[in-house]
Amino acid sequence: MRILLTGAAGQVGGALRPLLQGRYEVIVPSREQFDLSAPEAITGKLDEFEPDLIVNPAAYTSVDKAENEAALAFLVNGEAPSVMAAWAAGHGVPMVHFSTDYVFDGKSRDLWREDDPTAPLSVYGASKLAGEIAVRSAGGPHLIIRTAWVYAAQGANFMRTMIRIAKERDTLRVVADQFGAPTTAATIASAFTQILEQADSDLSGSFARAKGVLHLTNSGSASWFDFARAIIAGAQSRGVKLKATEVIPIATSDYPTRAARPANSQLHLQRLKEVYGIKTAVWQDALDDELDAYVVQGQRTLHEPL
Ligand SMILES: NC(=O)C1=CN([C@@H]2O[C@H](COP(=O)(O)OP(=O)(O)OC[C@H]3O[C@@H](n4cnc5c(N)ncnc54)[C@H](OP(=O)(O)O)[C@@H]3O)[C@@H](O)[C@H]2O)C=CC1
Ligand SMILES: Cc1cn([C@H]2C[C@H](O)[C@@H](COP(=O)(O)OP(=O)(O)O[C@H]3O[C@@H](C)C(=O)[C@@H](O)[C@H]3O)O2)c(=O)[nH]c1=O
Ligand SMILES: [Mg+2]
Repeated sequence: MRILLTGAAGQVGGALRPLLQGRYEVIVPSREQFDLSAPEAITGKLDEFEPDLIVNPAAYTSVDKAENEAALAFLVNGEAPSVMAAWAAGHGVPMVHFSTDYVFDGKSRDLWREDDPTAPLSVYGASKLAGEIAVRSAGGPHLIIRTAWVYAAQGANFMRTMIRIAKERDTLRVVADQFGAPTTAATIASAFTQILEQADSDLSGSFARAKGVLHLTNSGSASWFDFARAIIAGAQSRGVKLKATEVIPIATSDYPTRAARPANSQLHLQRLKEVYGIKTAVWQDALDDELDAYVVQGQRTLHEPL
């Protein structure tokens, strides 16, 4: 099987790449070779690559910046997936597309299920919803994987932001009234690889059993404040030198941002368990693994010859 993997320089793409490469033929075009902000070139590229499966974690992911760059966010997150999905459907090629908890408004206290009504609060969320709708309505075999609060030892993410700020400043103030599930890119990559292996050669059948949409996060729940506190404690206990050792809980209204975020974006994981038999690690355990990787990576960088 030949897989086209987009966004391989990102968190999820970067975690998927080595796992997929061990098992399949993987095409990983650079951003220049496969630019999602120029969707008109996509069809020709797909004709050239001739993938048997498209896996699309590439996205415009700057939530606040998107409020001022709506056209670009919709191009990358809505239009490009639409063109890919049309090609895929036309060729009977299955497509896996990644999406987000930010398609929900977060106003319910319950965990969000796959078929709950979407109502994004932000441009980013709306652009990701446009991508979901396009992939679904293209009519080919597809799986939309909604995840949330993704981080890794590398990349631009909340874990690394917290450690960086804690090295620079005396105090950290973090919102304690938005809830979700911090999720490592490694967890997503490992679960998705299991799904592919289980499907054997019948990806369409496998994706249909999930009705084309699947929630996939680490287990448990946290506020951003809970997550920040665990990051700081975990980093300190691993010997990372920090100036700020305490996290102060604040309200969303005390931390104004351009984009609004859901108050509760916890995703229900029942379908993942029932259809694929997968139970993900609780977020605290996944954080331990990622902090270990972060520290090892830091040591490697320190000892690298110039
Ligand atoms: N990060 C998060 O917290 C969450 C992410 N998601 C979704 O999961 C998926 C993976 O996210 P994640 O790995 O964290 O994202 P990243 O921001 O880490 O990576 C996104 C990737 O997309 C690439 N990309 C962006 N714009 C273009 C473009 N115009 N043409 C080609 N490639 C482009 C980036 O390239 P480059 O490296 O050159 O910038 C990067 O490789 C996305 O669909 C995202 O919406 C869902 C929930 C939470
Ligand atoms: C840096 C910082 C953020 N915050 C708040 C702002 C926000 O409400 C929350 C998270 O901040 P961030 O901007 O890092 O997170 P954000 O970019 O909103 O993260 C989202 O990214 C996209 C791509 C997704 O799909 C989502 O699932 C989610 O992971 O923490 C603080 O309270 N204090 C701080 O010092
Ligand atoms: Mg962000």
